[in-house]
Amino acid sequence: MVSLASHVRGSGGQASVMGIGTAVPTHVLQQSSFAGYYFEISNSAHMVDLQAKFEKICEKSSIERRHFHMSDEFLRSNPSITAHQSPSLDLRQKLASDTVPRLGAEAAVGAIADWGRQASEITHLVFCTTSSGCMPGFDLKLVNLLGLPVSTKRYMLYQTGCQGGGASLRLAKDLAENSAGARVLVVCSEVITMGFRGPSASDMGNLVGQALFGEAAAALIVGDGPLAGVERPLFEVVTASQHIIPGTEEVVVANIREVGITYTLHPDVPVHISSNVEELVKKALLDGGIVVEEWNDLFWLVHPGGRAILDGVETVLGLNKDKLDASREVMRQNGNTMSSCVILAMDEMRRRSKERQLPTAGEGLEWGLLVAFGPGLSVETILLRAPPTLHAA
Ligand SMILES: CCCCCCCCCCCCCCCCCC(=O)SCCNC(=O)CCNC(=O)[C@H](O)C(C)(C)COP(=O)(O)OP(=O)(O)OC[C@H]1O[C@@H](n2cnc3c(N)ncnc32)[C@H](O)[C@@H]1OP(=O)(O)O
Repeated sequence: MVSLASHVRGSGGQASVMGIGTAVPTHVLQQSSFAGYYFEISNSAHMVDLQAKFEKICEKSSIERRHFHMSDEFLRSNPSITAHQSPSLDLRQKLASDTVPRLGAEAAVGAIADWGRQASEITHLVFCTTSSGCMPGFDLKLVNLLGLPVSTKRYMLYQTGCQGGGASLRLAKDLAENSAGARVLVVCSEVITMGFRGPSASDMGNLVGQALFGEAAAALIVGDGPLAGVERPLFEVVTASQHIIPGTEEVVVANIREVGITYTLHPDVPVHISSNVEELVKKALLDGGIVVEEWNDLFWLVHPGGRAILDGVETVLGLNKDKLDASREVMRQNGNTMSSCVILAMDEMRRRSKERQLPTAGEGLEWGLLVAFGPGLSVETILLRAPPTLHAA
């Protein structure tokens, strides 16, 4: 059972998600054959033992397919991208500058259509990516691609990693609730061009990343006070908080180097997350004035950082096997797409709830939590309320 403390507003008067859009590149790679493909395209087929180990990691990932921009032809003709460490930043940056805003624009068009109003009515833009670091930023490119007003108030979030979806929603909530009539477009767009590289036996973190990361963009429209008959709140954003897990600064580290983005993923990442998640979600509920008897009374949108992370969260919270279905399905179909991943999960949950004619976009439940994490380790915890949906009436 879920109950409310007396100070909780419950519905209305706070930012809500009013539209969601997603986009993936057309080039699809199946995880079952990815190990062979990856070692062959990086001229590493002679590393037989390492390939066998990579095959095992791919198998254990629970990923079925991932989407990529870079074609076989491109990779074969650009050995600086497929080498383990070769100066290649210019080329990687050029690719990202083209693909990140275009993919983001595709997702944004979907979110605007889902919202049902005009692009010209957007007042604020939050653009989030870990896949670049240019000026002017992709926020400006997106304004041009979508024909948004030149007065759009823009915010660029670079290098937030996988918690970026949560961080963007937190910022959008603040903007929407503190600027009358604001309609905030959030775009999280990620490609792997900065981090794709060949294998090395001395860099297992890289190998794990090559098995997990994928490309996708996701977009949201966030606003306060939905226009009756025009806008539908899918998820109200009740509270949004960020925390650092002490002592974990070194476990996920990514740096922009001449060879692109290099990164370290410590094997203990899943343990750090599962041993801290309960305390963090308890705090989020306390802040929101929500009292929950059972974690299964909530809907859950957990960043699909890796299978072991989802398993750990599920176990420590005692969640039923179907509770993380939306996150697991997104991971199966896309891998870990960094900042966009948890928004893909939100869209997947909404899609499933609609298909099953459930009374809310949150699997028929009213209250839920979005949890996203990334370097820091930083954890974004967002309390959501899913109001009754029209199709259920
Ligand atoms: C085409 C692709 C291109 C990709 C390009 C990517 C570009 C990205 C560029 C930007 C990067 C920015 C990064 C920032 C992102 C931060 C946010 C995140 O979500 S951060 C991401 C958060 N996600 C995570 O941190 C991943 C969480 N981990 C998992 O989900 C699972 O561990 C698993 C699926 C990877 C393997 O399943 P599991 O059941 O554990 O399987 P087993 O127990 O059987 O182990 C198999 C073997 O793997 C070993 N090994 C495992 N992990 C590591 C490691 N980290 N280290 C070293 N080794 C590791 C293990 O020791 C064993 O070896 P051995 O004993 O045989 O010798």
